[in-house]
Amino acid sequence: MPARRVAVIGTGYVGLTTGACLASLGHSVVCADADPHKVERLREARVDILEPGLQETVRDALDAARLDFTGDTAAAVAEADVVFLCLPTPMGAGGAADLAAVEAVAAQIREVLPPGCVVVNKSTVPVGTCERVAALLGRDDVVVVSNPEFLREGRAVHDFLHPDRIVIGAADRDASRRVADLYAGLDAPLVLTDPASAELTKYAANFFLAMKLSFANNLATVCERFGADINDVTEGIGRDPRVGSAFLRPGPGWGGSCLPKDTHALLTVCDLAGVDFPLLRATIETNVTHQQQLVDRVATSCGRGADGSLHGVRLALYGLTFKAGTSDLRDSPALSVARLLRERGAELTAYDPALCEERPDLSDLVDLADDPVRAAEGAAACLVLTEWPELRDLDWAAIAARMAGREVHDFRNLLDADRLARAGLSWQGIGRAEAPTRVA
Ligand SMILES: NC(=O)C1=CN([C@@H]2O[C@H](COP(=O)(O)OP(=O)(O)OC[C@H]3O[C@@H](n4cnc5c(N)ncnc54)[C@H](O)[C@@H]3O)[C@@H](O)[C@H]2O)C=CC1
Ligand SMILES: O=C(O)[C@H]1O[C@H](OP(=O)(O)OP(=O)(O)OC[C@H]2O[C@@H](n3ccc(=O)[nH]c3=O)[C@H](O)[C@@H]2O)[C@H](O)[C@@H](O)[C@@H]1O
Repeated sequence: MPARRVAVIGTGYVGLTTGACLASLGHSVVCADADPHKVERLREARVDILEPGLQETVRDALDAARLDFTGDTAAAVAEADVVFLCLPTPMGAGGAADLAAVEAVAAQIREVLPPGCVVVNKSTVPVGTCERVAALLGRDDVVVVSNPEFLREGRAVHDFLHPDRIVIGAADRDASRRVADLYAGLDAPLVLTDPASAELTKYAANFFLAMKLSFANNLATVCERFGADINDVTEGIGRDPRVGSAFLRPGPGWGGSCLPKDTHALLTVCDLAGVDFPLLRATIETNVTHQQQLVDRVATSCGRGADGSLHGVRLALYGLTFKAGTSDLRDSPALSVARLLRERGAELTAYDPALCEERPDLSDLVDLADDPVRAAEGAAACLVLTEWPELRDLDWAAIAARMAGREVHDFRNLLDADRLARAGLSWQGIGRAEAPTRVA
């Protein structure tokens, strides 16, 4: 496989991982970003996101002179054989994907792309975006290819280097082969297709994952009603390979920087195209109602009055990031639950192991504590919202001593109920009725 000169535009979770990993595969990579502070830090191998192995991969590639960073996008692409677009596509007006960054960069590089260069879009974008970018570039000698990314945050380097599949959508066989060759060092099945199918594959994948989670969260409620145990039920169904056991853990709703925005974006384009997709709509709505039901449960157990008010009730939240293993708070379900609790008047103190150093400003929502025991001061109940393993081993006796109430609502089924009982606390999980009641 010949080493290629690669430019990567955007050095976030996807771009930085792509750039550093492609360099580790032997390519010569220049990464560009619009944030000069980030570029400066990356040049010194300082990675500000929590991603196992990423800092080391960046440092090794910098030391081997196979990776460089610049704030100048035009300069980055000027000598490239292949240009990757790894730009944000956040939720825009009405739920559609906001393509402003992708379009801005296309306009910025159109004059400077070398002849015969391949532009690869890795951002998650609606069907037709490859064509749109090609039109903006207005270059007959440049092919635009779709190569969606499927990595998970907290496992970005691992997922990039050990992908389940690599999807490449191109109208041109030669361009498709050139992109596939970049990954020749990886042992992964290739799905070679057209751009529209590749673009849709990414949305379909995230929708399917979200659908599984909404199913699991709904099923947890059904389990509670009928005295069944969600863990046993999901194990029972998950062992059928047609179902699969992954992505069936119930929680406080699903979130993160992509599942919410991508399901909304797909729904929006379907609506615009006049395609009804009730399953997709139900998947999104289930996530909202599930969180409201969890908040109702807290209000029933420690609220004041029949209206579900939590005015003056202090609650301790454990975990704020959208899942364990990341410091990312974007669209975190923990924050959505916190907002619903605040709307009911609750006073919230939160502890999250990933936020003790970063200390983001969340002052309009929660008081951030860097000590898990202090977070429990005067709390009527504790809520576990992120599945950080270290929460299991907190000093629950010390936490109990600070609390005003006794209840722990474990919305991740993380903690050991016996251990909490020994600390004098009452554990309530999700999808696991404490006192099973069988229907006749
Ligand atoms: N975060 C994830 O786990 C995954 C994200 N994706 C998709 O990949 C795309 C990128 O996502 P992330 O890496 O999470 O985004 P991010 O927000 O972490 O990073 C985006 C980067 O692009 C830079 N940027 C923005 N506008 C720019 C411009 N005009 N010129 C140069 N740089 C610019 C920003 O400064 C930032 O460093 C999105 O479409 C997302 O849906 C796909 C798979 C996984
Ligand atoms: O397009 C993207 O950005 C990425 O989105 C997700 O990855 P990520 O956002 O890192 O998060 P996940 O690990 O998928 O978790 C999403 C949410 O589901 C929740 N979850 C996950 C699994 C589970 O069993 N139960 C559960 O509640 C998590 O806590 C989290 O809130 C997908 O898993 C990736 O394949 C995809 O590339």
